[in-house]
Amino acid sequence: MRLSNSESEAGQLRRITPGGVSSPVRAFKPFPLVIDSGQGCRITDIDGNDYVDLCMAYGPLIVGHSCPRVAKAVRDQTKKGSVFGAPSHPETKLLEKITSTVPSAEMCRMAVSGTEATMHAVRLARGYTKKNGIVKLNGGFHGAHNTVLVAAGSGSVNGTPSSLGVPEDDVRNTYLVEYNDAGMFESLLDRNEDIAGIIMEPVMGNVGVVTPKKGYLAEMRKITKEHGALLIFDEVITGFRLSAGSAQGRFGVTPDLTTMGKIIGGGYPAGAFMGKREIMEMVAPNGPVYAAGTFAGNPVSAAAGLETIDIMAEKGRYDSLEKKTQTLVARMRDALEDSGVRGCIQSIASMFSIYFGVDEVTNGSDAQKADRDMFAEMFDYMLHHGVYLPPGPMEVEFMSAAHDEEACEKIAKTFEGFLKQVKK
Ligand SMILES: Cc1ncc(COP(=O)(O)O)c(C=O)c1O
Ligand SMILES: NCC(=O)CCC(=O)O
Repeated sequence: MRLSNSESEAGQLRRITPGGVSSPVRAFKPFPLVIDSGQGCRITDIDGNDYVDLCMAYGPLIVGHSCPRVAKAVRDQTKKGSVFGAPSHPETKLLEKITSTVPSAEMCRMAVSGTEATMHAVRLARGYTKKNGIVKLNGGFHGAHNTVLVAAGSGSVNGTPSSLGVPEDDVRNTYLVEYNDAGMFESLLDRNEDIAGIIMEPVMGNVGVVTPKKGYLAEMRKITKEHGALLIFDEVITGFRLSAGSAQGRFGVTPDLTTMGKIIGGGYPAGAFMGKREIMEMVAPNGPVYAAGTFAGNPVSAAAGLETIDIMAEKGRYDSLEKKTQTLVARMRDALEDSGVRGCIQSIASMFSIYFGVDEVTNGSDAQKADRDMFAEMFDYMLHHGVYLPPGPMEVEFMSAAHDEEACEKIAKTFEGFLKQVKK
């Protein structure tokens, strides 16, 4: 496999941008590939190598790269203009779609990224409750803003910043609890009356895929209600992925606020926060909680997001995507078991993740025990055999409506090939 063009461009990039990437998760050794194009479930690098893609840009591309219908919606909108600094028709239609589909969304406000959405939602929760404390999950990721950039650590203790430049004061009111442990959360609320709410991914997606134990989400709903704290579901990954009604629709648990990004922009930058009318009415200009942005509600992103959501709303789309994913995952699990290599594959709907060295991951602490070196070896093997995974072991493998049988066969065969050559 010739990679000389990527190698040389990656070198150029390293000189002009930190690590040669626009986001740290994209860096890997010896150098990241520079991508030229994507079509359906495949991407091509600038040396002309093709890969079956399981990164899928970390989630937005549920209908695949360069989906013709999404591309047309974008072209049609760009002919009319790219941004107006005023309401536009695509934005109205996307807001209508979200508020009529997502159970918690009585009202919704657009933003530009998932990071922005969670930043606004946290501020809104604090503004509405007039309390300061925000609880997050150990291993939960909500983007790169101060309140939520807190190191994963055991115990529901005050967090310490996981990045230089985050003042201690900014995370003094951020608390950590473990996923799938409602008792830990409840005891924190019993001890502390200054908790505005919890922001949590209903299915964890930044420590690999970790699903809720039976009754856990309903329990979190009950506890928050009893203590006057808000339940915020960060559905940046799971929004319009787990079902048309997102994770909350799938599990039948309605939070007070929800954040989204990724799929609602159909591959273009977008974010949104939404929730109960009474809370959302606190947002400026109606109320005293500020949220704004030049590109918020961008009409091109809105047109792409709307088309993507419309495609997935067609009968059978979610079911067939899930079936395809689960068939692949079952085959990969069998291969893992037959190989004698210790590990597990966790999955829901069209998301999965592969852990080595552990048998089950139920929370952020478990995920830390997984074998990262083995994952790196697998990543390298898959890449050199034409399957592109997200480089990090804590990310999600994403399937899309565009993944065809040939692609699934290639993924499974390559994984089996990797397992065969692992030295035991
Ligand atoms: C659950 C979750 N929330 C928030 C974010 C931040 O979104 P964005 O990267 O669009 O800012 C991400 C991903 O990056 C995410 O996975
Ligand atoms: N789970 C982490 C992300 O989705 C981040 C993607 C990026 O920064 O490219």
